[in-house]
Amino acid sequence: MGRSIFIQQIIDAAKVKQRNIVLPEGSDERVLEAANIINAEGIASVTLLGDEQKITEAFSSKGWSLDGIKVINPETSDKLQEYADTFYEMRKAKGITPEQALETVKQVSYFGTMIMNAGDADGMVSGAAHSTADTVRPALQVIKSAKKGATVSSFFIMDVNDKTYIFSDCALVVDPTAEQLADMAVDSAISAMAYDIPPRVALLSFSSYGSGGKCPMVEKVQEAVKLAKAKVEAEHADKGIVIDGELQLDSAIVPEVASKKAPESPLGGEARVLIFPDLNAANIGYKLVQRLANAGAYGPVLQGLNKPVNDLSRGCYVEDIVGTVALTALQAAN
Ligand SMILES: CC(C)(COP(=O)(O)OP(=O)(O)OC[C@H]1O[C@@H](n2cnc3c(N)ncnc32)[C@H](O)[C@@H]1OP(=O)(O)O)[C@@H](O)C(=O)NCCC(=O)NCCS
Ligand SMILES: CC(=O)OP(=O)(O)O
Repeated sequence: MGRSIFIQQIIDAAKVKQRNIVLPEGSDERVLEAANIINAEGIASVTLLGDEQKITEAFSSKGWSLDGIKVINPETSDKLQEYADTFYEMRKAKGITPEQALETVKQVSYFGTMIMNAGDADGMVSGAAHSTADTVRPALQVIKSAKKGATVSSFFIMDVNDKTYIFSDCALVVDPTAEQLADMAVDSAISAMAYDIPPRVALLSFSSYGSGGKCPMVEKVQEAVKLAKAKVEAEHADKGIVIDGELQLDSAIVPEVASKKAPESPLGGEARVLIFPDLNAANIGYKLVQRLANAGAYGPVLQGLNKPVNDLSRGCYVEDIVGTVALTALQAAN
């Protein structure tokens, strides 16, 4: 599958920024292939973590050049003890010992996060070979929420049938409260705008405008819609964000269906930011679209962190990694 216009534009914009992105999973063949593409096309400057000799051999066996790529082995890095000391200071109140800190930062996801924390890279993309929990936990512990106490959530950029959508939260918050759903909806609208995706947000349910009757699952989404609208009114009134719900998926994205099931919806069946009611629905939903509609799926991109650390699915393709690196480069502060 070739690149879509959307992702090529993101890649072209990333080339201008020339950010340094850490790819901790230098033992994964897809990550190495992606690193080669990113380096050869000049999309970002790459730091790969892993065994230098194995990475060098893998590159030379494919005829790829490692020129321009930095390779660090956490086990032998001269930064290891410094990072362990920093991590110990950050986490000692949680009961960690200096020895545990040293063992922890030897893990590539933690080591990459410590590089970010030290300001020696602009972004990190991991998760091709690690679960989301293993990728995201170091970021939550070390990089932390940009706003103290705020919920970090995630989104996928889904490239399907010449349209680009945001799906949230497909990776992090398992069973969001109405408040968390509302925050996700508003944060996803702001994230959408950063990538020129219209901030037309639908909070999804099995019910459209009360058609599912009185039920706690529906009421949670209805409450989230109220909270999200109030938040937009109070904090982002001038940004053109449209939020509506609760809506079934077809009422959210198919104008003819919206005209029947939710004729008053300001979205008119043209939502581009889809907020799922929980992680079951969201994770299954994005994988269905990716696999059955052959859609591009970039992410999960985290929103609300101090610095960009982003995840991947273990089922990702090389071009998903390349696209997610480009998205990460654009998230990094100027
Ligand atoms: C993200 C996740 C790993 C965090 O949970 P956890 O590992 O149990 O971590 P904890 O609850 O111990 O939290 C670790 C830290 O992160 C913080 N944290 C957890 N979730 C957070 C969130 N959504 N936003 C901000 N901070 C968060 C905690 O407050 C805690 O901070 P502290 O240790 O500095 O006090 C967990 O929510 C999870 O497993 N989510 C589902 C992942 C998944 O399987 N997704 C499907 C495939 S993509
Ligand atoms: C995002 C996601 O579902 O990740 P994984 O497929 O690795 O569980």
